[in-house]
Amino acid sequence: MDVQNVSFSYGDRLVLEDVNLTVERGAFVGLVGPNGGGKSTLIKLILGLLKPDRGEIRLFGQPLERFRAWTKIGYVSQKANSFNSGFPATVFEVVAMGLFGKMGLFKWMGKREKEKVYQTLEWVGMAEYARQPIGKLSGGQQQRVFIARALVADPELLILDEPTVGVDEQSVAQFFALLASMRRELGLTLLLVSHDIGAITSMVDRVACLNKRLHFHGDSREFAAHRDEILHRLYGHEVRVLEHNHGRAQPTRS
Ligand SMILES: Nc1ncnc2c1ncn2[C@@H]1O[C@H](COP(=O)(O)OP(=O)(O)OP(=O)(O)O)[C@@H](O)[C@H]1O
Repeated sequence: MDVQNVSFSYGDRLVLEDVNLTVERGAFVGLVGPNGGGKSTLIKLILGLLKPDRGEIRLFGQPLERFRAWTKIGYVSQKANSFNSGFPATVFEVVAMGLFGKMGLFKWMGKREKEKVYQTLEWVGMAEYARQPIGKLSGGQQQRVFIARALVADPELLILDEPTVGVDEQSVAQFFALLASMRRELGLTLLLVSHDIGAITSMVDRVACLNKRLHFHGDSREFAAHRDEILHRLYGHEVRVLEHNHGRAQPTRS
């Protein structure tokens, strides 16, 4: 995936300015930045939901306008784990929705597709919940189901927008373990948007810091070595990174 010299405004409000970001196949890239820094906007541009004012985006080598292989991309949105308890779909149905792109909306599901749904649920440790209503699960469990939905069509690139917001700490730790095994066993390319800078540096191999412009993009070890200076540039004030006992960290104003 390649973002080249991309700028974007909502009306006359410039949100992204001359952004360049390359994600190599098999990489795990963490995209961090302050609220309103343009992370979700960049993801929407990559998914073709918005059109850049300037610059070009290429997916799997193809310009976005000509790209059609959307099943190669899995996406878990920010609000994925906030279904209310009355939402009328089972875990199985939610994951099956992830196959519609491949099957066409009106085809009946065959045995193969059903097996694929169960296999993917097993993969994320949620098979035993298949018949339960999605709204009855905890935030962490719902998040696993939405990852299964994104994975069921065998994507090559998985984009996760703030996937740990509203999820309890234990589930966050399990979630990062799941990401690591997905990457190892499925060979996925991962782009993870997160505020959790401590987790980012320990999990990903590249870090991209966005606040309208891309203030840093490089190796996570290089990021860790210059973290305070980069975060100062990114947030425009002193940032204290709180280390939790499980090694994750959050930026706060000091
Ligand atoms: N549809 C929209 N119309 C107008 N302005 C928007 C729209 N969506 C976002 N913005 C503004 O664009 C800026 C960037 O928003 P964006 O959601 O991309 O940032 P973000 O880095 O993802 O923030 P957060 O971490 O809070 O999700 C913000 O100032 C936001 O208020």
